[in-house]
Amino acid sequence: MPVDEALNRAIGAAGRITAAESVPLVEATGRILAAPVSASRPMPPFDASAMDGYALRSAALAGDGPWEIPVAGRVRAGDPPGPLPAGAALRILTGAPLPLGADAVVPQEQVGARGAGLRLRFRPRPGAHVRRAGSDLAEGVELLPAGRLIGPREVGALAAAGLRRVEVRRRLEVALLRTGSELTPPGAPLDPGRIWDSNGATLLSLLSLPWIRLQDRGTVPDDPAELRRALAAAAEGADLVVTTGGVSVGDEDHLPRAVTEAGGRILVNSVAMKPGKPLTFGQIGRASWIGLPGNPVAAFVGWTVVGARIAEAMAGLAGTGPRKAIVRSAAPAAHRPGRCEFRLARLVGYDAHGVQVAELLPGETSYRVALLARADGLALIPAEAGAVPEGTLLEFLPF
Ligand SMILES: Nc1nc2c(c(=O)[nH]1)N[C@H]1C(S)=C(S)[C@@H](COP(=O)(O)OP(=O)(O)OC[C@H]3O[C@@H](n4cnc5c(N)ncnc54)[C@H](O)[C@@H]3O)O[C@H]1N2
Ligand code: MOO
Repeated sequence: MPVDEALNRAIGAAGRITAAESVPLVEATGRILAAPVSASRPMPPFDASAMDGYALRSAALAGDGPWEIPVAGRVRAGDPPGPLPAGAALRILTGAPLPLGADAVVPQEQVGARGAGLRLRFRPRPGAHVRRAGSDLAEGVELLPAGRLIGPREVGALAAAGLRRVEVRRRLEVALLRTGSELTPPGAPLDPGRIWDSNGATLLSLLSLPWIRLQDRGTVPDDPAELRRALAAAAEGADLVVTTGGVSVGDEDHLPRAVTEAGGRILVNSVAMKPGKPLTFGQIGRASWIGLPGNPVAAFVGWTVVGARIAEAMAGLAGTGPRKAIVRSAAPAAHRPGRCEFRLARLVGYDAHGVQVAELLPGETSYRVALLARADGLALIPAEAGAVPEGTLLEFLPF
């Protein structure tokens, strides 16, 4: 199944989180906004000076300048707005409310001092150096939509709109388990024929996100009964179960069967991508299941390209996709039409137009965790493409 079709089918079948909870503003960082937020007041809330200078009424300047104007007082940021005395200017500081009756601010660099007054040579345009109330956002207008990932900029805008707490979606409950009788915890003595479980660490790291609550369900050997039990238990308390290994065609690849025997169903059982072809998607009870291939690069690419999109849709995250860039390939690359290929790539420089140039790393690398750690991103060779000539523009997913 093509990647997009697999994604659509999986996202269509997966559940959606609708429950929300209220959290203090800054703690909402990395969470997902549950409902749109609108400005309850104009932003900024009042007309204010954008400069240190003098507030005056431009229409009160008769004839041609220069004019000499008395300065009748001073307004600072934090002062309440007061009236502008007739025929006078007020000393004003940046952020101070524009006096009632004033319509312009003249920066102090543009006036000459004249005793207790000022000397002005040019007529300021009405509105000069004034930040109008609501000029950033009018009252009642949507500030942020539901589904927005809250980062420092969103937190700042919400604070400026006066919010102390934010309604965010509840976290997506994700249970992670790794399958394979060869797996040993990193650092433990390694018996012959066994390997350290790198997928566990990679995925625990990838899934350490504020909008996810991660349940580490450890490793399970390639035993059908144990896998069935482990899957059913994981699905009990999770929205999404993520597994690695056991989804290909070998004698000890028991997972799809274990899923159906645990009462689940399979919706996608092979995706036209390389690496990651055995990626499997299904449903166990009310939980969705993503079966990532065991090969570490395939598991990483499968999560990055497909798994993360499904999790984001379930969690209610809107408007994020992989951040795509365009790179130029540094050398020709072989490719047969059929599956799209995500090639590990290293950025090596820029061409004459400022486009980044990428060196595609060797293709048969599904087991090469060390190479993965030294790559800068994934270059995409489209499914329908044949061999890729040097200099081809390719989509690039930076890590
Ligand atoms: N005859 C065929 N054999 C294979 C095919 C195929 O189409 N026909 N597909 C290959 C591809 S592509 C992949 S990817 C793998 C995926 O197989 P599984 O998902 O069933 O994964 P396993 O067989 O369990 O493991 C594959 C490989 O990865 C190592 N592994 C597994 N888990 C971990 C872990 N947690 N940390 C580090 N490394 C792990 C495992 O030891 C194997 O070497 O199948 C191909 N075979
Ligand atoms: O699809 Mo398997 O995806 O790498 O080597």
